[in-house]
Amino acid sequence: MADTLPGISSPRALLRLAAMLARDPYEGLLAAHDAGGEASGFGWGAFRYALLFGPEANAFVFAGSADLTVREAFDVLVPVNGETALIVSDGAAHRRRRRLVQPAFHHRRIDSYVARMAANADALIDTWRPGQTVDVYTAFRELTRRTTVQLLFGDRLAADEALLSGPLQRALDAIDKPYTQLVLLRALPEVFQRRTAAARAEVVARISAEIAAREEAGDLGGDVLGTLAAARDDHGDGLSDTEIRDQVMSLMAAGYETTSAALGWAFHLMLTTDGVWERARAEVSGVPLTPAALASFTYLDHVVNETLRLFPPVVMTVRTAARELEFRGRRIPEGTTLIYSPYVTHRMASVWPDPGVFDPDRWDPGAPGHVPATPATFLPFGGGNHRCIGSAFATTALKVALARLLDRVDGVPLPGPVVPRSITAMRPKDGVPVRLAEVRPGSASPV
Ligand code: HEM
Repeated sequence: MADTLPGISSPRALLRLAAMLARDPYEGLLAAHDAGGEASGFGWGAFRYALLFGPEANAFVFAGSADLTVREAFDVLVPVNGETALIVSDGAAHRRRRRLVQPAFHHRRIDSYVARMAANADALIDTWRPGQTVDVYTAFRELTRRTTVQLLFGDRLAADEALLSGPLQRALDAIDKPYTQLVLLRALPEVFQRRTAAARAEVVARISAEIAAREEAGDLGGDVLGTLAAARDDHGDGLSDTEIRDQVMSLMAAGYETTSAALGWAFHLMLTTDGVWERARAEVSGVPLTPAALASFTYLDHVVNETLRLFPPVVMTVRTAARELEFRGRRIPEGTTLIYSPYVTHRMASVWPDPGVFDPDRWDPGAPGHVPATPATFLPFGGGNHRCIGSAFATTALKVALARLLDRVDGVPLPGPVVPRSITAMRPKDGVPVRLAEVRPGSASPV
């Protein structure tokens, strides 16, 4: 029988790794890769972990959908996302739900969001004045939350600012914690879950009321909520009420912190890397924002890809081995929690030359030394059967927001480091404060 993965076996070394991951998860993961290579293991029994890093490991995870499950691995998300959310569903139930949710993210539908996304960004920029200091990340985070809810679930829910900044944010914050902390909190049901359950219950009640109001009006609506409510499988069966509510909760949980995090990093990197802001601005300046125009902004595409490479909001993610597996001739026992990491892959020098450098030109197929990305080398949206269902929505939202900022604003970053926090949505810890040098009038809404 093959040996298990080589790894850390002494309790002291294990404690050192745990402390390092708790102190600085990003450096901790990179150090775990330096120390253990592309496949290592640690822990015992029910707490056995495998760290799988790099393209070969990613391809192994993405191909193994039947043998790698999410329900147990993501148990910590259930109090907010619900039992039937895609990210905690396996097997046939996952396939069925995913087929029913997929049409809601069809590219034609996403194209129809561009004008609203741009108008919302313009309305925010309209409130800014030259000379003012603005934390662009935080301002756009709130805007992204409202816009996401508006486009996916309608104006009525989006207008309820008390719901968005109150119970919805409390529910989302409850799962925005280090994985180890979530596992510990999940073991304390009374303490952790009462507050979270109350917050989720409030949001779910509002979603139910929204669906009931639409049913009474005889129009389910053309947004994602309406599409989910109207969806039918080959047998004519739709999503149950519980399934609809869980999808709504989990789309909000998965969607807006990740997207606004990427926006914050992109804005910061563009302003602080010589020449990038000017080149991107030259591309978008004065061009009316249509879906076709967005698709033609290739330099902006490179900026977005490079941002998602260097700062992938989902730093690492997990699966459970549903049976004994073998990787590179080593045994992975059934029940092992597998950890794979977009962040580590994106910063491996063997995969990406000068991995720490923000260089949008590395995405230009005509550039010398261009290394084409593959699903196993560039994975900000994961891969395999659980690949992000909202990736096109997210990249469209990012490009629209950046295009409006480029067209209308010039800023000078305030001095001081911009450091990350969180591994489920890695974002600038203290925001991205800038002093606005110029705020130009928007074409639709002059300042
Ligand atoms: C830049 C923004 C985003 C990033 C970096 C991101 C990243 C990811 C990643 C890495 C996964 C896979 C997790 C895993 O396999 O364990 C995922 C799954 C998912 N994402 Fe996103 N996401 C983003 C935006 C969105 C948006 C806007 C939505 C919806 C509005 C969304 C909805 C989902 C859902 C529902 C899943 C689970 C899919 C399934 O299990 O079948 N995400 N996302």
